[in-house]
Amino acid sequence: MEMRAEEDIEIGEDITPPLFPLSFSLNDSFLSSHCSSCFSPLSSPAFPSLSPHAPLYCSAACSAAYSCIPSSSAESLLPPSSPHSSDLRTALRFLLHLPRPCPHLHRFNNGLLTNYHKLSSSPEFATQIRQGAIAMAGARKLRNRDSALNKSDGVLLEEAVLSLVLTNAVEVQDEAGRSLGIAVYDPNFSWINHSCSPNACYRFSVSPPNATSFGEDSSSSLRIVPSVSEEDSGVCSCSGYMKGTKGYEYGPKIIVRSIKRIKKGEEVCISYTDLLQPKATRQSDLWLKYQFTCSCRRCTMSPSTYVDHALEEILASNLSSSSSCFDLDHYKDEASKKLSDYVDGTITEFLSVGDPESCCMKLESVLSLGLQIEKLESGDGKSHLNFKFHPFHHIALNAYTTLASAYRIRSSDFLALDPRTDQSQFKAFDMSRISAAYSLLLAGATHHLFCLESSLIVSAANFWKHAGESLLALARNCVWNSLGLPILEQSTILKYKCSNCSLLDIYGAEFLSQAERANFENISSGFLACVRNMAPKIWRFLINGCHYLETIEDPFDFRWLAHVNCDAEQACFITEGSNFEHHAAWYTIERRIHIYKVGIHCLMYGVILAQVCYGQSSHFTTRSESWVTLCKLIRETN
Ligand SMILES: C[S@@+](CC[C@H](N)C(=O)[O-])C[C@H]1O[C@@H](n2cnc3c(N)ncnc32)[C@H](O)[C@@H]1O
Repeated sequence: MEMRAEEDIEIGEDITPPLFPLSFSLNDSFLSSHCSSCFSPLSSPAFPSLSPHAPLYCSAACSAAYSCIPSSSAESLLPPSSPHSSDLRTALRFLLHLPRPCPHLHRFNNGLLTNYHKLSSSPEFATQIRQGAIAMAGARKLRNRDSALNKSDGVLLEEAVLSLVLTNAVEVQDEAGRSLGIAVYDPNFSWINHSCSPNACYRFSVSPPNATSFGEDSSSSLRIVPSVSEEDSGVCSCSGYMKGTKGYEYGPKIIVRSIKRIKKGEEVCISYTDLLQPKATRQSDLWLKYQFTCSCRRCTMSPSTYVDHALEEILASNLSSSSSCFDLDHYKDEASKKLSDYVDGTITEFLSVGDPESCCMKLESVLSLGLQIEKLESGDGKSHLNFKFHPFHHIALNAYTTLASAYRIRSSDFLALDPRTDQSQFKAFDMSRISAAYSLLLAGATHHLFCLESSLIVSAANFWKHAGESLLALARNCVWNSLGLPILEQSTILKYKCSNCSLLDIYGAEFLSQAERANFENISSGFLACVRNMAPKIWRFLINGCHYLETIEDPFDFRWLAHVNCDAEQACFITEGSNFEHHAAWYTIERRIHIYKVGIHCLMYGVILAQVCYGQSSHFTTRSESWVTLCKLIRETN
């Protein structure tokens, strides 16, 4: 099955109304902090149920609506600490809607695909499904006070429903991107296939029953219709489905939205994986999770697209004239694995041990110097090849995200240690400066890729907003005031309006009109021309003393990459730490204003992209403090 557009759809339009789930469950780690019914964060006092380990609710309405589900689904009788427990809970709750279930092993009677045969052909999935099904069946028998479970009893129903959950469940994420739990929706969502260059995305809306939350548009209607795919032709007709199961009227709602123009009849696709990964990583991710090989346009392009090439590009140096392409590819694969393992290991260590200084040193060292691979020459000779990440490599992008956050933590640590001394304040400023530079590099690099692969809009929105917020925080830093520079009020800054692009004018009207949203390519090119013009006025200041960033000539205009020479880049990385130079001349009122201006541009642009992906009043806009303040000021100054 697949879903197709019922009419022409413009970019940035909701194409489904908010859809309630058929079944859902919080992950174990959020059971004590989020409402089990609607997934919103709990504020005290929460509404507990009677048993101490039972779910908590945010309101009497959620408690009343939902609290009988956990006991009637038998989930409290699952063996303690069952692996994949949110999958098992979701599967058990799903069964409540099917009083006399008769699973067709391929598809349930409500039309949802189980994928049972495909999943069971993988030994890992087969074991996971079998063990989970036995645990579910045991819990159901205990609830029915049935005799003890005989393992040879049929657990086919449980196996099928668990496979259905693994095939159709989506991760419900909060605004920080944390995965709160999972939910399964009806065919209007679940029949939407995956593409690595999708034309739609989705968002969640969490609120107690009968309340409308941010980002919901009650007027939106269902603008997609099911279509029988080649694979399913002859097996079923869609009209028989859809009437099937009715789900809950509460729980996290999902809304699908267009991120490209979609023509009537065109298939609507979303992404099941991280699109900022290269083809091989996406393919193995999809195979591991769903057992299918994607054959979308982006995956079947030969040679692979520029974006996919850049996301996995490794730069090599010390090449002897005798090195053949075959040789190089072989060593590149080895180097790529080693480099990626090193960065992944460092990020994992940082997340568990939390030493931001060591993390910055290790990541910057590997980004700057790369690593050497021993190369066997004919005869007995050996030589060394040096490999490092291209600045757009997907692991390098992960490293920038971690570096931006590690430097931000280092900045707060300096202030927490000794908030009053100038030395701490300057050190904290330096850390914020580098953090802002990494955020800007991440936004610029993602934008460069987004210009060629427009489905990367969701990542671009996120990174521009972060870059804007870190630059605005830097421009507000008290170090500028302590140097005797005039204090800048935000309202004064807005007077330095941009003469080159219309971002501020657009936001005088607060939100983009439909026509502006449809034409946002023009806004994008105006924005880019503008920040390209301003970047040289702040970039050298932001990166001063950070050896890796000093190799990045410009974070908005990457034409310089065409001449990158791997040997020259690694000129002088000092592993003892960065050596910041403090020239009073660096800290000028003009520089501060430029940082403000670039910050405002980035934040505004991030919000424009977010409006396309999430709608006008998404968490992106309503929950960004800088954004809310900025909107208020713009309204007042206009
Ligand atoms: C949530 S369902 C999507 C709807 C599904 N096509 C159906 O007929 O019900 C997910 C499953 O659809 C199939 N699927 C989705 N996108 C695909 C793609 N791009 N290529 C191949 N199979 C895909 C896979 O079997 C996957 O496990």
